[in-house]
Amino acid sequence: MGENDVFADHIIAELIDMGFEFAKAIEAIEAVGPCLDDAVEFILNGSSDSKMAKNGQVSSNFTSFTSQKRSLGKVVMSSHPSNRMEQSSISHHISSFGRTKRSISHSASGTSFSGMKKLRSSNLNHPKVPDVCMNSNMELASQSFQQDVQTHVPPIELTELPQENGSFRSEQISHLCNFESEEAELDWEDKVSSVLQKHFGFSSLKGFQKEALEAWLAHRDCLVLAATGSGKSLCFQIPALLTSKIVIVISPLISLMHDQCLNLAKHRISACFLGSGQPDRSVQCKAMNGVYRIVYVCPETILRLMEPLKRLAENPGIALFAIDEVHCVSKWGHDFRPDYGKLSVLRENFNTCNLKFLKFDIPLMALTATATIPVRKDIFKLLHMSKETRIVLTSFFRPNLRFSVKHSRTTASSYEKDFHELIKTYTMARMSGKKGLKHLLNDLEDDSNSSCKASDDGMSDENGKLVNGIKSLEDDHFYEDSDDASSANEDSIVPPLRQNQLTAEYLEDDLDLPDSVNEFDVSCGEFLGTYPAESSEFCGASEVSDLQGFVEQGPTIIYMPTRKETQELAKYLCRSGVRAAAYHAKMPKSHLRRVHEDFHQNLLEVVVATIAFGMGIDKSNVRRIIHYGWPQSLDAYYQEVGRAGRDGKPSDCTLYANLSRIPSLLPSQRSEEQTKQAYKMLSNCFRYGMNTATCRAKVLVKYFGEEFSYDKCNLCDICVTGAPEMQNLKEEADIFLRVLRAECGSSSIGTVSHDGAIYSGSGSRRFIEKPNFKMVISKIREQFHKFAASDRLWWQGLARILENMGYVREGDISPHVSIRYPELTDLGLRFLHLESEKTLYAYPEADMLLSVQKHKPHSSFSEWGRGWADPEIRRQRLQAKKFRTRKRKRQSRKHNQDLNTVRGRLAAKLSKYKH
Ligand SMILES: Nc1ncnc2c1ncn2[C@@H]1O[C@H](COP(=O)(O)OP(=O)(O)OP(=O)(O)O)[C@@H](O)[C@H]1O
Ligand SMILES: [Mg+2]
Repeated sequence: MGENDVFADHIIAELIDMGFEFAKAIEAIEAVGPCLDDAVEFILNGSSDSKMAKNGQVSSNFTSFTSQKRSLGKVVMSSHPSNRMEQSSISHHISSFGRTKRSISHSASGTSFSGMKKLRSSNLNHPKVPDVCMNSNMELASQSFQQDVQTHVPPIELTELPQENGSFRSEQISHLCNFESEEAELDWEDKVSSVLQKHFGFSSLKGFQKEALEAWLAHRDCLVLAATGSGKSLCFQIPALLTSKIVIVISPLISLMHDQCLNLAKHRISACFLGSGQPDRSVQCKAMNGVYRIVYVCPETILRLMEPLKRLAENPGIALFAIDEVHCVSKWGHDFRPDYGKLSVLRENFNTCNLKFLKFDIPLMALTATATIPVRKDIFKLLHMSKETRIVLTSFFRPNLRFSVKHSRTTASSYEKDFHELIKTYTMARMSGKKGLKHLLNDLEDDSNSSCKASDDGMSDENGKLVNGIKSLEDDHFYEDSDDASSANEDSIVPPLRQNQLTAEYLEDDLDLPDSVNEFDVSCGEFLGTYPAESSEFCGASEVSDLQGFVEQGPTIIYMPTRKETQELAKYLCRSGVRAAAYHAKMPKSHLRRVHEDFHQNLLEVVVATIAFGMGIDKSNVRRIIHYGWPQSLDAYYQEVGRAGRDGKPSDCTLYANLSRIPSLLPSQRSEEQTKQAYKMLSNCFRYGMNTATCRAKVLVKYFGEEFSYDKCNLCDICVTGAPEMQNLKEEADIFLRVLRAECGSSSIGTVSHDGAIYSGSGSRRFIEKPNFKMVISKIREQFHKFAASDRLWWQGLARILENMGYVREGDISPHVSIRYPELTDLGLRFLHLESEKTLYAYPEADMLLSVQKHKPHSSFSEWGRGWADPEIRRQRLQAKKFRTRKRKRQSRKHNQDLNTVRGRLAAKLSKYKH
């Protein structure tokens, strides 16, 4: 069979899949050749007796599109009559869809559901599976939460479904979905299996995906809380393939929508995205007429599309509203987007009361990997989710991620030390020659085989057919960073680096704040199920994995706090021979699209980004996530590290942070309440970095309310190197608490006001100087000779330990990352009074260890350090330093010059003799 025949067969299959008759498909292919678009157009325009026309199903809106190129015509296969009719149940829709298809096409051959079918028949006589599946480890939805959300029956289910191959609770499904007959049910099961195999190449759904689908089948709202990379997208993508209805996905970032559309294109699923700004009306119009199976919309846009969406809900129907990255709804989340807060309009508008033609409220499916309990409460409240909302919850634990924290000044001066290994990894891989490259090519082939099944069966279009903003990428070029690029790659076996634009124009030192969806200049794009082949240019070799322990070669994302730093580091890496590019919201849009695409196609080794690059991005082989500087929250951190190891292979997540500095909040517009929350989040992050004794994965999942079911992850730096030795800190704790008591007494004395003063509790408003942390340490140094030169960093760690034990607390009403105004608690007082309390063993925190490493655990930044606070001393020291540096340079220049002359060489020889 020739290549063309295979291709034609696939086009025919695609046409049948779209609902066209076999004979029509053949006729069209014979007439226009194996081109899907032309064939669709031929059937729709060139033939008077098309299935659609015969059934009288052409909506007036749709007719206007039939002449437009690339209309998939999916809408025409809707079984709805054109006049108003009641929306059928989803299961009816699926079963009729399945039957139509089977009669004209091959029958679905899903094998993974055979076990499920067996289970179904055995389950039929069993009592109904309880609706509430609460795992003891998962009591994260506190009692109050349950009461808040679910005052009526049935209660919220908290379900942990870690098993991959579990079966559906079929009897429940049949009950929920009112399947007409066993046959209809089989249709549904077959259909899921077939769709999964055909479009994604997966053999089975994950447990939580099945749970989410069950909820959708039962027309119930659903909140899916599952780890990053677990496959949440499939929960809302499958419904689009099971019915002829459309799935609307609300997504916060255009880069994310773009990423998802590209992935869907790989899987031959038509999709489009509609951003804010001035969208391309033709894509929007087509989307609102049901041309794409999945429509991604940013929250701003959906608010103005209410009326078209209502029409879409009527015909061909909306299967589901999916709200991805739903933590953006909550102002307690790390990525709050005000427009997400207005999405309650979905529940308010798309229900049976409002839209008479609906038989069921259109289900909402809200999904996130990073929602703490307060955030979940907010999601329910703000989206007006139904009281019968089902919660599908999986563990947040990512067992293949290896977390570690390293101390670094995180400035340009530390690049060499910190990125030396990374640079070696990539450059040595390239040096190691073609063997390594070949190895990687094989890896890439495997990767594209598994993820892009289309290429297996000849359906992939090598040239790609991405349109609008996507194809125009071809016209954009990276800027060559002149000297650096060429010199770095002279000897390299790979083509010259394409470097990021590094002009002064973009070197402002500002931040990317998560309040914009417009980091791409395209406002919308359509993806008709084709995708360009991945490049094999990614240079590197898996042999290099030896250098790094077990972590394989693969791309890296480095997160930097500021835009300027992303460019500095990208430039440094490029100079060192690494294929790196910077990514932040203020870079030229063409550059951003290019970086995004090149990263996906393995043309880039490292992307140095701000938070603008991250959320939801799905690239399977990212092997390293490096945070260079404190993240602003553990939520953001977990979201960003979630880009690593999505193929399940071990991957490194390293946080480089200056452990001797208390991190500060990056500037942003925040209300007072939000500032408090932001400090709290930053403080949690700081504590994560300071922790030296508890498994890092455990800390992280606990943060999201999950009881870690394992003792430890056995991968993180703490699990591998072990906790430091415990120390008896009784003496120091005693001193600290005593000085504190002497300074202001216990908390019963009074309260700290905004201005930092303490007013006595007697009501006399007696002013007492507020004892701040620094003051306490000075007193200790003054009063206890032994601690005269003690290090503030060390005491800072101790204060945190005492705070964790409940002996001190923050006495200021303003929030702080580290305790600033320590206040003695009753527990602390009791500790002081208890003579019998002979020991206080604790693990020293990271800052305490750092201070010990510097050999001045009790020596402070001391007198020398204190000198820096004095501007005059600082000026003198800087001047002296400058002088020393200049002198060194002069000497070395002189020395070099000398050796270039006869006189110089003689002088050098003479000086040797002299010595
Ligand atoms: N049933 C499945 N079997 C095998 N792989 C799957 C399955 N479902 C999804 N995947 C794969 O998991 C990867 C991650 O999926 P997805 O992007 O949906 O994750 P996510 O949960 O949305 O993560 P994030 O929270 O980071 O957005 C995808 O590459 C997808 O191909
Ligand atoms: Mg996702």
